[in-house]
Amino acid sequence: MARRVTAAHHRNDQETPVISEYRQSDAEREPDGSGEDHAQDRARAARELGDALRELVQAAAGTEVDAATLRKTADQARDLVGPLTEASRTRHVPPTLDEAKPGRRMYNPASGPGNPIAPPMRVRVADGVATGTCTLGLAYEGPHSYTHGGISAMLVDQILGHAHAAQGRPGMTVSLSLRYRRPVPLETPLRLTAWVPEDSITDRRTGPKATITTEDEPDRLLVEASGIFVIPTAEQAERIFGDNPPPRWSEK
Ligand SMILES: CCCCCCCC(=O)SCCNC(=O)CCNC(=O)[C@H](O)C(C)(C)COP(=O)(O)OP(=O)(O)OC[C@H]1O[C@@H](n2cnc3c(N)ncnc32)[C@H](O)[C@@H]1OP(=O)(O)O
Repeated sequence: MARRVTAAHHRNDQETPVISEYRQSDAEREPDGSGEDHAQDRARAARELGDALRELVQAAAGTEVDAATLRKTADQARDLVGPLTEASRTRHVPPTLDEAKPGRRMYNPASGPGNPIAPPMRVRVADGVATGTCTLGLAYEGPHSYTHGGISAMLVDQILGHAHAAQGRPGMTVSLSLRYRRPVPLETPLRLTAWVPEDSITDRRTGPKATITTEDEPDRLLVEASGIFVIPTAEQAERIFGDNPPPRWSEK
């Protein structure tokens, strides 16, 4: 019998105490501090759309309806595209929502609440330790009822990146290694933890480590990972990103 999956499984909307990425920025506040200006409202709307599309994606990955219903829904989904593309950006232009708030990545595929393919993982950083929480639905399935290994790798890459960034400046992954010890269950609250060993830090490079466990059994390791993150030089950033490299990497 088909399993019914509800949206509640996939919305990671539990409140977490320290999430620096999506707090309202000065740039989004009204001069009088009321904070209900256009950019803030648009950010909230982007999150609402992300949530709604996540619900749709999860329903699509779990549905057992007949072909006629699938086709009708496909037509309806196509109709949704037009209005969104009336104003859109190219790959070389950052989202205006991110520009309104430095450090925000609204459409990050691992943690961006506006991106329907993101679980999204909620990230907190405290004392150099990055902690990510999320619950993955059927859209992330690899082996039956467990998470696809590539999804674990994406989430680990992101959380390692936060641990690296906590040392000073964000970097880029140059190496990523995972040991899949046990399968990562779907529809189960997960915890990712990442930190940077002192002896792995140089001027431009760190070698952070990470684990994935369930929230309920934080001592039972499902995945162990390590990475190497490098802060690109200004020249490398220019080569990669062109005339307008991200400010964090443009310092000569
Ligand atoms: C908070 C936000 C979190 C975000 C997390 C998500 C991060 C990502 O997904 S990034 C996307 C994936 N990564 C990429 O696309 C990067 C592609 N790689 C590159 O463009 C280049 O490798 C680049 C520019 C980063 C570095 O240039 P490259 O010429 O390779 O390195 P180079 O400048 O010579 O070396 C830098 C340091 O790293 C070391 N290093 C480079 N590669 C490796 C490696 N594979 N293993 C070990 N050390 C390495 C070098 O030895 C050197 O160390 P040191 O400074 O101590 O001598």
